[in-house]
Amino acid sequence: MQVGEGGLTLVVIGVGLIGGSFALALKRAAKVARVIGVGRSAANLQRAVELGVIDEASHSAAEAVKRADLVLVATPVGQMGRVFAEIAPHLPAHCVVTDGGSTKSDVVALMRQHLPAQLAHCVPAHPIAGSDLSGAAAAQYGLYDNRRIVVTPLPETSPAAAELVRELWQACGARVYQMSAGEHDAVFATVSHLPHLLAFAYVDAIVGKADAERCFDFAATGFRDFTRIAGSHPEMWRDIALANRDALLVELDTFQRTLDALRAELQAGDAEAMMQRFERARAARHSWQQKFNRGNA
Ligand SMILES: NC(=O)c1ccc[n+]([C@@H]2O[C@H](COP(=O)([O-])OP(=O)(O)OC[C@H]3O[C@@H](n4cnc5c(N)ncnc54)[C@H](O)[C@@H]3O)[C@@H](O)[C@H]2O)c1
Ligand SMILES: O=C(O)C(=O)CC1(C(=O)O)C=CC(O)C=C1
Repeated sequence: MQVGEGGLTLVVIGVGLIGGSFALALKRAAKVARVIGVGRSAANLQRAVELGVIDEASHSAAEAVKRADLVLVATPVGQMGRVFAEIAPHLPAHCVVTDGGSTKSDVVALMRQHLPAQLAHCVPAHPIAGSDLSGAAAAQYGLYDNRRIVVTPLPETSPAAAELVRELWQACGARVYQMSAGEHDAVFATVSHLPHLLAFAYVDAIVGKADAERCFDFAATGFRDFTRIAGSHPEMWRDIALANRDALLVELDTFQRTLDALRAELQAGDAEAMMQRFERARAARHSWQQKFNRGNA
């Protein structure tokens, strides 16, 4: 790939936790010569410059990408269509376009719709790392250390574009895995999107109770651990849920059946069935934690 004189210019559209942490990690690894940040909040971009997350702020994605070797779109997924449409006419011929969105079938479809001439340079991706924090101030150097990245390249994606994105994520300390967009969306509906929906719904159900304030007053560590992710960005999660609606509806139905079965066991006082269920869940959780610690600690 032909890179601009003096090193790679990265344009990050959406300078928040994900885009900002990518920029910081690549700066640390000396993989980028210049980072231009594009956003919709002037205060957030200003903060990003002050923190050294980006070297330059721009309010025009169209203008900024004219100088890009690589563009990372890290806005909520509901914004990606309009971003791709805006940058499409202005991308240099060699420029690689990737994203950090939590859903992939929708992003692939949007790339096909808005970037048909650049598909060889499109590399859809999803870093499996994050938190309930958002904005440029939440960006951190080590967010991707030893974490997984899932890439879902298109049949048209060139090996050189895929390799550049793989190499840059590896330079961030991450391990890169490949899946189809459909496989990706099914897996993350189960282990990421459903738990977020449940956490939001559970806290919202308490809000609707007459004694909500008293309940919140006495909530402690169990509540904190179960509901941390209900503190996540509402727009981001609305967009993810809508983008992955079909897979999420399947997950909700599966979960509903388990909840119904547990409710019936509770009502019947079926201690044995409940014990078996809790033991099965605890064993699965322990084994996952051990694997996660080995692979990601
Ligand atoms: N937070 C996580 O844990 C996590 C993990 C993996 C992937 N993701 C994905 O990464 C993306 C970004 O998430 P984040 O956590 O960094 O969010 P964030 O809120 O920290 O950052 C997103 C930024 O995009 C900006 N933005 C929104 N619309 C824009 C537009 N049209 N043009 C330019 N900028 C715009 C916002 O102002 C914000 O600064 C999302 O697609 C999300 O699904 C998030
Ligand atoms: O740690 C968190 O708060 C997260 O929600 C991170 C998390 C996840 O579900 O694990 C959230 C969304 C992603 O796309 C990837 C990672």
